[in-house]
Amino acid sequence: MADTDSSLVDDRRATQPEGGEAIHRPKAKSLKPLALLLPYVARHWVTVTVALIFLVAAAAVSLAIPLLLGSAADAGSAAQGNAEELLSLVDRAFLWVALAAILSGVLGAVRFYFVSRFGERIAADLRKDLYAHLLKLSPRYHSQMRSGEAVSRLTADITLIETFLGSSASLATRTLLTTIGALTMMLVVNWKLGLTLLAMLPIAVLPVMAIGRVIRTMSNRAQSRLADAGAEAAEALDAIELVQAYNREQSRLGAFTEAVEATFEAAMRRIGARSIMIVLVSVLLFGGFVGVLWLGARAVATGEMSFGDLASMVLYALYAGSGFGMLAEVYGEVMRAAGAADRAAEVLNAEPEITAPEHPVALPATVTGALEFDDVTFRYGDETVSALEHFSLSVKPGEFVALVGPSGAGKTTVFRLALRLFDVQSGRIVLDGVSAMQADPRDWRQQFAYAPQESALFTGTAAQNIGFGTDNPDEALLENAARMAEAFEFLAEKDGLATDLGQKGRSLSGGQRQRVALARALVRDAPVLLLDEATSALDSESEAAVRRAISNAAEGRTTLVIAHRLSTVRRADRIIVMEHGRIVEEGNHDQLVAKGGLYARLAELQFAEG
Ligand SMILES: Nc1ncnc2c1ncn2[C@@H]1O[C@H](COP(=O)(O)OP(=O)(O)OP(=O)(O)O)[C@@H](O)[C@H]1O
Repeated sequence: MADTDSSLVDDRRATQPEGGEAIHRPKAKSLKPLALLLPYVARHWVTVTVALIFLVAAAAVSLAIPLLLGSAADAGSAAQGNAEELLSLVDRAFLWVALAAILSGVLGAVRFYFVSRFGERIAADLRKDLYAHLLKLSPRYHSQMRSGEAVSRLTADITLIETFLGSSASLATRTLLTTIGALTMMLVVNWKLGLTLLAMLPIAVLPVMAIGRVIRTMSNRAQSRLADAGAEAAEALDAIELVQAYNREQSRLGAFTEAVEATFEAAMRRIGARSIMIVLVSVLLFGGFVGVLWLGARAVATGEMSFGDLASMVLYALYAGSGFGMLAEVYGEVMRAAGAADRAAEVLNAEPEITAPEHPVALPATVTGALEFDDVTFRYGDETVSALEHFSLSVKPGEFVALVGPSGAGKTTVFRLALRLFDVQSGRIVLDGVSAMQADPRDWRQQFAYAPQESALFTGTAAQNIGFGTDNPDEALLENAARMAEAFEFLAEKDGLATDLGQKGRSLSGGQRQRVALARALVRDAPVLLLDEATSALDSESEAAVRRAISNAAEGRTTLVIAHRLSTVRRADRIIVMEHGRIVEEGNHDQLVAKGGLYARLAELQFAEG
């Protein structure tokens, strides 16, 4: 019984959006997207079947309770005046009621266990699949997705689906069963009174549903303002150093306060509507209740109905009334879950752009590192201007090549294409005779070690960061890489390889981060090293350390460096000067300076000795 009578008396579910559901995600227009969940549901059919059996059993038992109570109440008239018999009849009848109530509780608990477990299991499976797929999708896909959206799909959307499967779906089925059951039982107990009540039902239900809709709209509005406030806070806190350095605390607080106050206003409007709802529900509930009692009492008075039947009728009316209220609530949650499933499906159905060909060509067992760009032209997405235009470059095994050029010349793009993070529109990239398009991307990328300029480090220890590119990093390997990258000494001053680098490696200096990133690249021991040198100026000691680290790293492998330092371009076997996606000059430092072209101008302005 506890299942069905909670919604109108206690408005727990209805008020849930205030606290429990701090998620604002658009709803779907139909239930179709929920089909995504079918294969997952099918995978756990045993749990589903057990949950369904207990769901139906619990509903049936709870529906029997009013009937049993009614017969308990009528026990008096059945005994026909014999006091002792009367007492034992009453005792027996109430014992049945008590047993049914206990059974209903036990069945309800078992149902709750299986249904919740089912919801949690599917949410976990779905989250894993979604994340695995997100990791496979190309950078192009991710750059088109709004920042934070992928994470919301993993967290907020799956939480909505979890609530749907682990609670709303079962609540909806259960409520539907008990409501239909209660209405049927009312007709069975007394069809006349039952029909009268059924006819009056829309008068009670429709206004409640209408106000419910208003409340949901208001609550969505409040949630979206809250999301604005959250985004504002996240952005400001992420750039806390900048905010404080520019004394912008007050102005950022202002933006947050505005969003919070707007949330408050929206919440107040919703609370107002909700107050009206409470009045309406109370009036309708008690009105209906009194109405049933009144009509029932008249029927009892005229002998059309027993007192016990009246008691059953009143309880069934309560079931039905609360059932309708609950269904209106659950409807919103179901549509929201459908919206979430739609967004999850959008990710799951996106095809990864970079895939292995049907019959990939294997790279040689020992790759020498001969890398060639053969007339490569590449455009990002819908851009009209090519980032690389007829770009041809042949790098010999072991050669050290520096790429230089003004900002936006296409240097980083060369790296991205070499790593096959994007596919070229025309031309080929060839490593040791195998073209990138013919190889399995995993096999291809295994041949490269990459150290990006923004040395992206992960929260964790130095060992975890340096060992990022390998599955089983052993200590000696990591230490060796750290030594070659000139990272060992400063780490030794802290906790060695166990040093905690802080969130995203923020507890290191710029030069130190760069050297840890270089150590990470060296652990891979790949034939080609792609290194994007940091632009930030380092003190001469760090500069020297980084220079030695790069020299060590380049030893014995093909190295391409996007160079920003004179020491690096001087060390290079060849300098490639790029502008507007093309190679405009090439040679060594002295030759290019003597030429007096773009490089000479860049060298004068850009390459400062550290
Ligand atoms: N993800 C992207 N989507 C669209 N255009 C891009 C993208 N990344 C780069 N571009 C464009 O491609 C061109 C080449 O960019 P690239 O990053 O390769 O230049 P770069 O030489 O590395 O510049 P910098 O020295 O400033 O890092 C630029 O015009 C840039 O605006």
